[in-house]
Amino acid sequence: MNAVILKIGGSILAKLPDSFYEMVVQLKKSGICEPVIVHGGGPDINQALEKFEVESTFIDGLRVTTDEVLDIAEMVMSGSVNKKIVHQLEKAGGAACGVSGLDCSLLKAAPVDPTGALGYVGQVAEVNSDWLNLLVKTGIIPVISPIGMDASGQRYNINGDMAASAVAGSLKGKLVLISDIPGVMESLDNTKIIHPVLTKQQVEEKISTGVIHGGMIPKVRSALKGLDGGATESVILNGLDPIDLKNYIEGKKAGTKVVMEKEAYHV
Ligand SMILES: Nc1ncnc2c1ncn2[C@@H]1O[C@H](COP(=O)(O)OP(=O)(O)O)[C@@H](O)[C@H]1O
Ligand SMILES: CC(=O)N[C@@H](CCC(=O)OP(=O)(O)O)C(=O)O
Repeated sequence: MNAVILKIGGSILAKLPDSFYEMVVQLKKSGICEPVIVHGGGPDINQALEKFEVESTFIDGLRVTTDEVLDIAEMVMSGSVNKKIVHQLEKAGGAACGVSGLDCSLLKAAPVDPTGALGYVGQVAEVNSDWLNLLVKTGIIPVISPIGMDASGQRYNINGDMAASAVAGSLKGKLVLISDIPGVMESLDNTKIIHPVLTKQQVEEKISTGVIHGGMIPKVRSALKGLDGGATESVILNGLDPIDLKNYIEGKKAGTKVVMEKEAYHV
């Protein structure tokens, strides 16, 4: 199966044009690839937390998650955000099914930080890829909310990039992280300098010098982890311009490709 795992960042969700969803449905119908969507929802969670007057902080781009924060993150991601995407795909003529990592144990989770400093922030320990494959084979575009559960029944808030990377690894597919930037940039003040390709070593250097910071840290680390876990490619693309996705699918240059080593990159 030629799976393409599209991670839709919360930053881009409200700005994605109808043409983006139409393209995803077209990709599925034409058989060019099997799209699987994993989403985030950071800004929507922020808004809901504000409304409920619950404070939250971030460590290296991950939201410290208390019980209260977890309930709100689940309500937002498995509720309104998930259904917004399903709605858009259905409107575009596709057959979309919104699920969270809890459904049929899709995402079995474990804590990211066993010391407890991050609270209920999870990482994916196992993906129920048999069930996911079944959904895909019956013509469905799965839309996955990144809430997972461990063997004891504890729920976890999983960063969307990390969830997408695990799904891409388990399906041996291409990982496409769609965000509100044209790729990994050398400076946020100069959007012209976009790195077409970054190696693992360059990624770590740019994190240590602060060039890559905030929400971009889990993104690039997930891109690498995806490759390590079986994904065939990892790329960070601009959702503001859906032509980027089209170019990428057609094998043209787009966004930032993350590779383990330089030799692995051939245009
Ligand atoms: N070097 C960088 N290049 C591009 N964006 C970066 C970089 N470092 C940090 N960022 C930030 O990362 C953000 C994307 O992460 P995030 O807000 O979590 O997106 P999403 O919601 O799409 O997952 C960008 O909007 C940008 O502010
Ligand atoms: C643990 C953790 O940080 N979870 C994220 C989940 C949402 C997410 O990943 O949203 P984006 O795709 O918009 O970044 C959060 O609570 O914000």
